Amino acid sequence: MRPQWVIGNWKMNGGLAANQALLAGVLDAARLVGSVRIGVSAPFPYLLQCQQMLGESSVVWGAQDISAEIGGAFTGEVSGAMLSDFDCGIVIVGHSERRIYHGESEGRVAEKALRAVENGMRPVFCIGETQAQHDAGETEAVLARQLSPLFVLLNDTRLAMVIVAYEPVWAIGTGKTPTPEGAQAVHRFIRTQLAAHGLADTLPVIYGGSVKPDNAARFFAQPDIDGGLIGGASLDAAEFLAIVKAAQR
Ligand SMILES: O=C[C@H](O)COP(=O)(O)O
Repeated sequence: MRPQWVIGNWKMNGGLAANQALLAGVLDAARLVGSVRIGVSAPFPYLLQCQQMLGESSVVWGAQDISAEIGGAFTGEVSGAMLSDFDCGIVIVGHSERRIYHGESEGRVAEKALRAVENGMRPVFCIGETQAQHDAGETEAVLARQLSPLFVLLNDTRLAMVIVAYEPVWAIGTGKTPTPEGAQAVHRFIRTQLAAHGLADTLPVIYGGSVKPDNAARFFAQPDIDGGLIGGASLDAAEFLAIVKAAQR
């Protein structure tokens, strides 16, 4: 059976004092629910705090973006080697908020995933369709297109490091979600895409988009959903703990 993952994406939220309390809650969750793999994706300035507070625990931490470049004159960028200096184990790439607000192309997102793997991190590779694409019945075509550069750039050994996060754009921060069965069908489709690389049964494929304590268990009960990428609810220690508990198998 594949392990369940619960990864908090703090987005551009937090502060040193607030994080202290939140990370203490994450540590409690890890102590209480040892079977679930817990991750925290924090803003860059707080990676040192994550390293200091989570370093002795089973929790993995990381950033929400990584440069596709290796180093040099790229103002504002943060390289994979820099993230490695803070022992990051994961990094989100291709979140729809990066794709939409920062114009990240499908190819660029795959390059970022490659940089993550080259630096020993697991890329949390986000894919998902917009509301319009969903309504037009284009979900599978969109997901296949978003995944395809990954299959070109990463060989099968490197692909095995990836965590795929299916996040329908229309479900992010909206309170709207697909039905658990609908999400399951999409995850099943994603696994068919992974099959050519021998990874259909092993790669974690997690769901994100308005996962809350009251709906998490229904998503996590689906056979092809291996946990969640949690936005808003990861900012509340009690809600995050409840979601981690829901992921227990
Ligand atoms: O990365 C997390 C997702 O964007 C989900 O965010 P949300 O749980 O606030 O809807």
